[in-house]
Amino acid sequence: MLDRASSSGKLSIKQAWNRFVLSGKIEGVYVRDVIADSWLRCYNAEVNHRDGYCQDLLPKEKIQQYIEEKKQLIEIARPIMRTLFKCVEGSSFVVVLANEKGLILESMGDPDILAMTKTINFLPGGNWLEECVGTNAIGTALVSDSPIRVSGAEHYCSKHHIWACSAAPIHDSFGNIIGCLDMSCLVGREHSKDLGMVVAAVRAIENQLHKEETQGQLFAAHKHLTTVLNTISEGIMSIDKDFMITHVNPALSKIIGMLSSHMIGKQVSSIIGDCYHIKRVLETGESCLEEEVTIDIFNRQIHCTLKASPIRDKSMQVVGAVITFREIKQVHQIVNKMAATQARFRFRDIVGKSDKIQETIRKAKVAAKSPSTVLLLGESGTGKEVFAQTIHNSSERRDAPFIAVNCAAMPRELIQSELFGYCDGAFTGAKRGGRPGKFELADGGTLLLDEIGDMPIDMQVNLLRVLQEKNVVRVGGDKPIPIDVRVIAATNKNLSLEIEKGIFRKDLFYRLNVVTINIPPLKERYGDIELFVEYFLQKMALKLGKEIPEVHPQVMDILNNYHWPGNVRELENVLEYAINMVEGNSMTKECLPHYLNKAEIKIEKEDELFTLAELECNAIKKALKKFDGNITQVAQSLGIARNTLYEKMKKYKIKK
Ligand SMILES: Nc1ncnc2c1ncn2[C@@H]1O[C@H](COP(=O)(O)OP(=O)(O)OP(=O)(O)O)[C@@H](O)[C@H]1O
Repeated sequence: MLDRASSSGKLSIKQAWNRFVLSGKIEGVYVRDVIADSWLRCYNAEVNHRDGYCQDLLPKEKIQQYIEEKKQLIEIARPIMRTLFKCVEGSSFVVVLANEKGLILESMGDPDILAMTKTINFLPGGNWLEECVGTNAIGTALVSDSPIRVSGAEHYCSKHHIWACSAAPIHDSFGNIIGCLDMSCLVGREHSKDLGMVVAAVRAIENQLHKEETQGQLFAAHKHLTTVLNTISEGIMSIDKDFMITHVNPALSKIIGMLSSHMIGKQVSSIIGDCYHIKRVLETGESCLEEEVTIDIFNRQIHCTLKASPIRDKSMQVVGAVITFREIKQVHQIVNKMAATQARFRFRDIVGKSDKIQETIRKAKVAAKSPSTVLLLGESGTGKEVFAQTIHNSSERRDAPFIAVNCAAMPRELIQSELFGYCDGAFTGAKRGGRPGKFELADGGTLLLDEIGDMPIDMQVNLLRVLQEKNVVRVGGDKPIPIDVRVIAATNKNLSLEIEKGIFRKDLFYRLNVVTINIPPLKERYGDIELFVEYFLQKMALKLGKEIPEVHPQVMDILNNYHWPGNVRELENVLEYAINMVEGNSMTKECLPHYLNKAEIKIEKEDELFTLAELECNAIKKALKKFDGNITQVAQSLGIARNTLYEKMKKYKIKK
């Protein structure tokens, strides 16, 4: 159907156009404001109204780049343009898609009209901005940002007066113009619904774009969330309102030991048993903040903390829950990190080159590779804890906790709860919810029971039970909690003697005494004192911000001849004292604590008379030191047989 109103206004518009291009003035009521504004823009831009037409047609290879930029828009628009064209097919119409810069990217139409579009470059590559081709549906729709019909003499350039065009801009979800859709025909063939059809097609394009964008965002959000869920170390499960499992992350599969595909779709109770906390969340909609639970799965107990939060729909109805599980082992690793119980030492950190310490290191290396219990024997300050840490750090348990407990330092009445933990309400003053003991905290790792010889005899039987049965029962509880802990016990006591005295249980001794490592006292480590002096002075100078001092030979003599009852710890303290006393850059014997200087007097007084026995004893000691405990060399240098040397060493109680 023809639009009679517009066709009857054509003459007037033509007259108005004629006058405008001559005078630049709008005359005549038939010129719509939007057209008048456009004419003025074109007039001011000196667009050629008589011969002007689209001249800058982009070559094919250049258009491709713009087509690529608008790939998504074109893909969405193409089927909609086709539908639009189907409605007018055979009526000499062309449907055109342009970008926001007026550049035509795609066109489809009846062959006769397509041939005509070629004469004015109304085809892909043509630029239909107002400043190039004057007032036209595409260019003017883009400037006015609204749908528009431009017909006949409303076009600024006379070459386009035979055309009737309808166009509408296309927007993204932020309201930015991203393109323009146009439907054109020759004047007289247009339809009153043309513009409405174009606008409807543009809405369809915009909706589809928005849908794809939302889908893209949803997909990205889903991917993001899945990545987070898959990498998180906590076990996470979601359930629907009927307690059916809908999602399980890999960490939970690992904790439970079951593939997620075996859990999804099942009732949560069939996997982890009845759980009061989960039921409560679905029933009341209240979150469960943190509860310790034990899950029984295939005769295996998994001890973990559980948190659960409701999932609500738009109307705030509870439609499911998200439940997170964290194994107590993991909780404790964090607790341990916070408590800074970290094993620092490694074999490379152990100072000492003497045969004795090297032999100890060799044994410790073997122990590190085995899972057995280790008993470390040695005087106070010899480095038992150092070796315990080193063994842990070189074992397969190095990434799990290292917990050290000093059995002598713990109040007798607390030992049980410290080691094995306690349940809620186990005794007055007990923490709400109970507390895990050191065995649980060390689960997966190593527990050093230092000063084991000082453990009260009545506690020893409980310890033995835990070591044998590999589970602990918290004080006030009755459920055994499985533990996987490697125990290293240490003592400076002679346990055989303690057994004889009835202070230490023989059975516990045998249980602990699987791999025994003796750590030699410092006075027997020939040649190590120099190394320790160098090591500690370097460490302390750094700590105190001082220069490393030169050590006077007299100082070394004193240190080498002292008997070091406090072993490495005592030497460390002596050196710390001495470095503080240093004035200038030399550590003289005056810097040493007074009691060491007194010991030195005994060595130095040459005019003092010694008994023959004392002289003999001193000579053996000196030779042992000189030859690093090598009996053959010592015997040779003293001119006695090896057997005689042994006898004399026994007599004077000299150790190698
Ligand atoms: N071989 C070593 N290399 C470096 N430092 C050491 C070595 N042996 C001991 N130490 C240091 O000596 C001090 C005492 O060591 P440690 O606490 O391990 O001794 P211990 O035998 O466990 O003592 P105690 O019996 O009193 O518990 C620590 O400061 C430690 O760092």
